[in-house]
Amino acid sequence: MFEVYGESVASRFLLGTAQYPSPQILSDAVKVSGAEILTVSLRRETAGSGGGGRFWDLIRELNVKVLPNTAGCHSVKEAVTTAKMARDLFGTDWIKLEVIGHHDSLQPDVFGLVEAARILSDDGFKVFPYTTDDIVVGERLLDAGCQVLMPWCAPIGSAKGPVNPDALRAYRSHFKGIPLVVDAGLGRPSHAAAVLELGFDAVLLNTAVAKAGDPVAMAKAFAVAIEAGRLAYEAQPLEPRDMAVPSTPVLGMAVFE
Ligand SMILES: CC(=O)[C@@H](O)[C@H](O)COP(=O)(O)O
Repeated sequence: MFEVYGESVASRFLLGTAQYPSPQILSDAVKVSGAEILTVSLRRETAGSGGGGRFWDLIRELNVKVLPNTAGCHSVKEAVTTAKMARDLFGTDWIKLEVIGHHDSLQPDVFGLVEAARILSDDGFKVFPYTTDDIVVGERLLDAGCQVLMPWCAPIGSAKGPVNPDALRAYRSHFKGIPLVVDAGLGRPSHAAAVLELGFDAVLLNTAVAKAGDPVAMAKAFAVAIEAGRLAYEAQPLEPRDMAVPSTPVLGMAVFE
């Protein structure tokens, strides 16, 4: 259970809804994942289009909280306009804010992101910013009104997993008490377990499940790994050390010469 914008969320697994082989597989994957929050792209689910309407019915039937996103937006203006349309279409003030700054890596434009986050927060939105692992940018996002931060661990869709675990560790340690969700770049359940073990509150992922050979089985595997990672974090794992430490005590044992 973690809290975000005053709401308690039981599942630490936030799931994206794009690229599944079929609506049925998406639906089954969501059910086994236990996810309570799904992110959906406004650009895909345009109001009034037949496909969008069916997709929206499916999401409604799943009885989950919708986190619309501004995927594909490359400017502040585009992101703000898309967020406002999403608020009308999905009837929520939650928005996953993406302002993409680089075509190849899909790296966020962190300057545009902070600007858009401020505009949207001032307008009453609850902003979930997709950002890098830069601590200063994170501070600026909090100043702009965000109450959650969503750093990437690798580029969207890359499936590389945490490419800079030290940066994520420092990020978690700096933002004590702030809900942190690792968003984008996770490829395997072990990656999700690793960031949960670091103390991140949740993960948001899409490609690793949707494009797996068996998306439903992979959704289940991530769900189990996320739970394991959180349990490990709460159990306070040992810190790695340079020197060997005998795990079998020798004190009081007979000495044979
Ligand atoms: C669905 C969504 O919001 C993605 O933009 C998100 O960042 C997930 O990234 P992956 O597809 O790498 O999991």
